[in-house]
Amino acid sequence: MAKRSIDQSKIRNFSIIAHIDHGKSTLADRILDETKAVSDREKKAQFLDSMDLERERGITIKSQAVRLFYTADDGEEYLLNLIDTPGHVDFNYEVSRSLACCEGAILVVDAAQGVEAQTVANVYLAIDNDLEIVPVLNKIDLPSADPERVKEEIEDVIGLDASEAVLASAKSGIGIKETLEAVVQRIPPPQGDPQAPLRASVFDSWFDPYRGVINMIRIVEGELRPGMEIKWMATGAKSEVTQIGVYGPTPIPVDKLGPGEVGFVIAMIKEVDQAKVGDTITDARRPAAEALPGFKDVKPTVFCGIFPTNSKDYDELRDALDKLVLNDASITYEPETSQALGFGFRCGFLGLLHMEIIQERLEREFDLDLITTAPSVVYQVITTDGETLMVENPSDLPETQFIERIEEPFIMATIHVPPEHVGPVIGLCEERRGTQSDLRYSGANRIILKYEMPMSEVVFDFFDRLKSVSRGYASFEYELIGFKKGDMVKLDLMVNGEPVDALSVIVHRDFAYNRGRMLAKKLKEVIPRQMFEVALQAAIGNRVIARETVKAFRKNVTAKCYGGDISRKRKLLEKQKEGKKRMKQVGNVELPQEAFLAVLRVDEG
Ligand SMILES: Nc1nc2c(ncn2[C@@H]2O[C@H](COP(=O)(O)OP(=O)(O)OP(=O)(O)O)[C@@H](O)[C@H]2O)c(=O)[nH]1
Repeated sequence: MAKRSIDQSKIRNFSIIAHIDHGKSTLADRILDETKAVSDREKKAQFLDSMDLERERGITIKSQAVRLFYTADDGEEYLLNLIDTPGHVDFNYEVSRSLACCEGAILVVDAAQGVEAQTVANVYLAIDNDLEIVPVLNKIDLPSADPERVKEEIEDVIGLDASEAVLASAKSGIGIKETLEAVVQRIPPPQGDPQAPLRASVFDSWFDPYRGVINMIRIVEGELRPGMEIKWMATGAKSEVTQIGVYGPTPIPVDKLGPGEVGFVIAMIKEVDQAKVGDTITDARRPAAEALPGFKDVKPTVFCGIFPTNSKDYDELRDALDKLVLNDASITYEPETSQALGFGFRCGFLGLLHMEIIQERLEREFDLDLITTAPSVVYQVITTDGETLMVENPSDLPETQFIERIEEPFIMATIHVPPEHVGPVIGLCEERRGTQSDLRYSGANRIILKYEMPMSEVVFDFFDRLKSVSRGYASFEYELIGFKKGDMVKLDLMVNGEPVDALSVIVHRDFAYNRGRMLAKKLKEVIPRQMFEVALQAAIGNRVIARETVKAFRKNVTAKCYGGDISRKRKLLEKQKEGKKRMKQVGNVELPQEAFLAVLRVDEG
């Protein structure tokens, strides 16, 4: 057990924020290398416990804090906690919780590409959390690097003083020591009274099958020791602490964590639900009067059906979901039965990206072949008997005659965009039923737009469209603002006269006709020709609004090949086989995965 006493004034807690590909991971690795001498010294203590935990944690081990020691030019040894943050709008709340555990952040900007949209929201989150920001211009080894221009951009777009930005190349190892010196000198040490009742903020949480729930925490005030009885203030759960420790980067048990320290706590509770991210841990015997600000119980906003391609895999899918939820308590799932797709689950996610990540993890880590249905938001349906239903699945929508009204979730979207791209972005927002509530300049190079928009319109490929109309320069974040009445209808799709429940979507009446036509057209493109003709119809209620036909005839893909190139032929056949895996027999027609997501692509014409 590590028993060093920690001088609070020598602690520095920080995150790295960056646009994707600007070099965050490379810089983090260099920082680990640079401080390695000390972690070697501690390795003996850490190794015994580390492996199991790391194996269990798998991919997510990255998303936590690493404790490092660094001897600075002033001759003092500093304790650095590098806290990782997810980088996407869906996880804003988690990013904010992680940043709330830091006093500073390194802002990595590619010195050739300059400031890009994606990081802006995160920088603002960091500024909201009063963090000291250390700009680092990375990739100065590139011939196209232009640090002076990028400094100006940082000042104009973000409004940060970049005169003392560190020039670095994480790849060539330039500027790493300077970055660490800047962290030590510019980022303030944590405040917090060690004598006060314990308050610790939980910023990550997962379930370890051998040890139970593990929380990553930052101590704000007071001290935490093994054997203490602790209480999670939002859920009221209580438990005795069995172990506390730090990651360096493998787990090292310690006998005490004091103000400003970051580490893990293991207590004897079995439910991740009782120890959620965002909660405050206090001393059960001497509780703090108030929890730390900002606890929010995050609720899923986007839902989709997930079905095994082969119905025999249902149990495996359930086990996989059980495991994933232990690690990510924000996912919800309930068994769902579809006439078309059989048994599966209706799953809820924080946003679209979150949904995509989980789908990918299910397929990659658990080796499952899945069919997923188009994402949907939750509608609040008031029935003619005055009942309120929360409808997460279009096929659960009651028949029209029983519906008094449908209310749909609205968001307030904030979009940052350079003036030259503002026109198309406004066009896109209005096309998606947005109402402008603000438009203002932030410096000469950036406009901030605020739009009230139906969430369902964001679910339909809004991110992709925003990216393309702004050439990648728009950044976007949103918050839910409540439900509003909408003129919504259910659009059904029929394949050879049979309605396919998993293809139903809820859309605004004004768009229903157009969406129905486009959807039938898209389906025609993605459904492979069969041995017989396939009729595709879109309908609202009993009224058919569009019809397309997939002609009979199976395509012979090898006909496209050059002469006798066998290896190329084989590749194509293998590709076709791969594609086949994600097919679902619906009635006597084989539908590919793309058919279920076709509604997301209707705007592409
Ligand atoms: N030339 C050059 N390339 C670099 C430098 N730092 C990182 N790269 C390269 O840039 C690419 C992205 O680097 P990452 O460290 O993965 O970037 P990231 O921001 O962590 O990206 P994500 O993990 O996708 O968010 C990689 O190909 C790196 O090798 C640098 O200083 N110079």
